[in-house]
Amino acid sequence: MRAERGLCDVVAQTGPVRAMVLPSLGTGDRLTPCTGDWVAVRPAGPATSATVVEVLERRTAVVRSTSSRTSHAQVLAANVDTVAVAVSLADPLKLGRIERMLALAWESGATPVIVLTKADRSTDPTSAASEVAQVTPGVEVLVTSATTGEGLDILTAVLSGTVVLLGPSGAGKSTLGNRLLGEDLLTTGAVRGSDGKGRHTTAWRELVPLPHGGVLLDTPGLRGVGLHDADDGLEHTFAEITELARNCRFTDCAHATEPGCAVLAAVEDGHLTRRRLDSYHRLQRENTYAASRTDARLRSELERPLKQISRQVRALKQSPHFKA
Ligand SMILES: Nc1nc2c(ncn2[C@@H]2O[C@H](COP(=O)(O)OP(=O)(O)OP(=O)(O)O)[C@@H](O)[C@H]2O)c(=O)[nH]1
Ligand SMILES: [Zn+2]
Repeated sequence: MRAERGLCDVVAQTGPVRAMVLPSLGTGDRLTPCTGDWVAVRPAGPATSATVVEVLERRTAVVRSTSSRTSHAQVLAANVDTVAVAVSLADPLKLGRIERMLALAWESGATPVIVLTKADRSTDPTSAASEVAQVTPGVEVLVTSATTGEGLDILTAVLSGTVVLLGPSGAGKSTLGNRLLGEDLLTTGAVRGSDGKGRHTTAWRELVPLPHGGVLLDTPGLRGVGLHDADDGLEHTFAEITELARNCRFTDCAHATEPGCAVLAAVEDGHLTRRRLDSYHRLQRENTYAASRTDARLRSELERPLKQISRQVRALKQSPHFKA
């Protein structure tokens, strides 16, 4: 239900359990339990305490790239079914940010849905929704307001299984979550008057059961979401570009200057906006860069053992038993 610095709140068949994570589990992203994980625990002393001995394989995982040196990928949530991307209508729409969040959401393997919040603060929520829908092909876009209750019934109907709310601080995730829960379980905070930014009031990620079934995971506002190994996510996010690219002359067309590029042709004839293609290129570049960084890290981690092996092979070849 919650994982934090080596301690997890786990629900076992016997009830809630506080579980320590074995240091021997290691620190890799797959080895460190996160909220939503299924774990194997071993009882330790009193009935309510245990030790996490294993993190089971994840069905889906919301992963973002971080700039920290120790871990390049951070799992924000595991085994979620629906990723609800919260976008506030109180602020001007940032389409690039929505596309970025959506790539992350698709890449997780879960079903994304766009939840436009604070409709009461927008003069024209309907046209905002259609503007967003144009850059989110295949994704449901819902207009909601926690204040007036608009759209909450549809939202409840759309959300299923384990739901994670993702979005920047102040987007209204916790407020919306509380409406869905029917009580104020999640901490909310007023946005700063000076710049309209949120204050990062949600500190941890915790699963809370929803009254109509399923569980909700409120996440702290994301300051930055870097893409990590998100090829699939980008393909889905830019579905119409993926589709157009099938008709490019070259199969490895980068849609930059190539002759016979169907994507560039679509920009020329107005079927695709330049902004959309630019955004696609920007996110692709970032994704490739993140992937090459991961490659470099893997290479440097493998270097030492590989050198050791080749030293041993050399020694072995020199040994008198080698020919025999
Ligand atoms: N007018 C209006 N304000 C809202 C609505 N939903 C949330 N707010 C306000 O927006 C502010 C931020 O809401 P939160 O729910 O704390 O935002 P959050 O996304 O959870 O923020 P973090 O926990 O920091 O990530 C609060 O002052 C809320 O009262 C809404 O539907 N309409
Ligand atoms: Zn092309």
